[in-house]
Amino acid sequence: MKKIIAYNRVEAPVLKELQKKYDVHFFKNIDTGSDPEFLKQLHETEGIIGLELPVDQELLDRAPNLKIVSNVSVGHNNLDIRELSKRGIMATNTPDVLTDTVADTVFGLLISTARRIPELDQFVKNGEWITEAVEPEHFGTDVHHKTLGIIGMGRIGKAIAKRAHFGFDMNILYHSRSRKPDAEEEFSAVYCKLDELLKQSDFVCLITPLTPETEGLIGKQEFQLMKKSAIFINGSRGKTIIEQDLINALQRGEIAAAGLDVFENEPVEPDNPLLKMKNVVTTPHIGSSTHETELKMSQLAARNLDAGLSGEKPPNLIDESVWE
Ligand SMILES: NC(=O)C1=CN([C@@H]2O[C@H](COP(=O)(O)OP(=O)(O)OC[C@H]3O[C@@H](n4cnc5c(N)ncnc54)[C@H](OP(=O)(O)O)[C@@H]3O)[C@@H](O)[C@H]2O)C=CC1
Ligand SMILES: O=CC(=O)O
Repeated sequence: MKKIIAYNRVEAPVLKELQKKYDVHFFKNIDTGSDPEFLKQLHETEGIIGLELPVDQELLDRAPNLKIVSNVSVGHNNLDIRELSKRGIMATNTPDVLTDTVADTVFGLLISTARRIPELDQFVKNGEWITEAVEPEHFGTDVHHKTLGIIGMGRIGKAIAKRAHFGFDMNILYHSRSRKPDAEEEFSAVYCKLDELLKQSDFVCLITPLTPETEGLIGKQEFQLMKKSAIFINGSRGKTIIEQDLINALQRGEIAAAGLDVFENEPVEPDNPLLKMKNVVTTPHIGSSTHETELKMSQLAARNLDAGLSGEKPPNLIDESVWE
């Protein structure tokens, strides 16, 4: 039986299937640089399946038999793709199956932040709702018919645009590396340079991958370009923004509010100032975390792993050149 490592998250029914075919070693919440059992298994493993395992040169040096790393996520900033490909090791991810779920989460954050739903939920539950009509200090801001700027008009960006256009009559601006004629046609989305998008949008939604180019893409200067009434939503990765600059922008009133699913450090530190702000709505990196979608992601990741370990081309190879 081939040995594989399952890391952090593989849904139970999928793990059970994998156990019928492979000698599976499951690890969760360990220090992958020092855990002796992990390092022992790593030396013999042919495949890794899981969530957010940092795969770098050091780990690869300890995994001489590795053939494939199958991420249970679409983002693959945890993988050193160049180094994997250099060594002829395949890497795969799970696009598409999570797109609608992540778009729902991002849109949920957007509405929750604009209409202050978590804050007012606490207001009701704390017994503070004592006059029939709430005061203007508890009013929110409209979502419908406003301008939404999407940075990263990829699969998820387009699913967000679809919701905004058809559900909320929003005007869509977008910024990507390349123009997207399909989004322009279907959602009347308008391509913008980043600065222009930041200046014109009521809601700015960041949904790019984390890459060397997007790391710190949104910082002090970008927050200052946004409207004072702007609401910033981050569904991408914590490091695509400079988090301290977001804290400063919120503290100085340079933007109105933020909805965040991702943080510079995860889990976020309990003393992070963002957690004390009423105008910040947070979720714990749950973009794709529904029972249905997590299962589909695990199933797709298992298909990728199976293909890679049986000499077939995996359906979601990140760097196709490794196959040539
Ligand atoms: N919060 C969560 O739980 C989740 C977060 N995510 C995050 O969302 C990301 C996007 O996923 P998905 O939509 O499937 O990916 P796609 O590859 O389909 O889309 C990514 C988009 O980002 C754009 N982009 C890349 N680099 C830049 C750049 N330097 N400047 C501007 N735009 C850029 C791409 O532009 P172009 O097409 O022109 O190259 C593309 O439009 C994931 O990589 C992950 O980090 C995903 C799932 C869940
Ligand atoms: O953050 C989740 C992902 O799939 O990427």
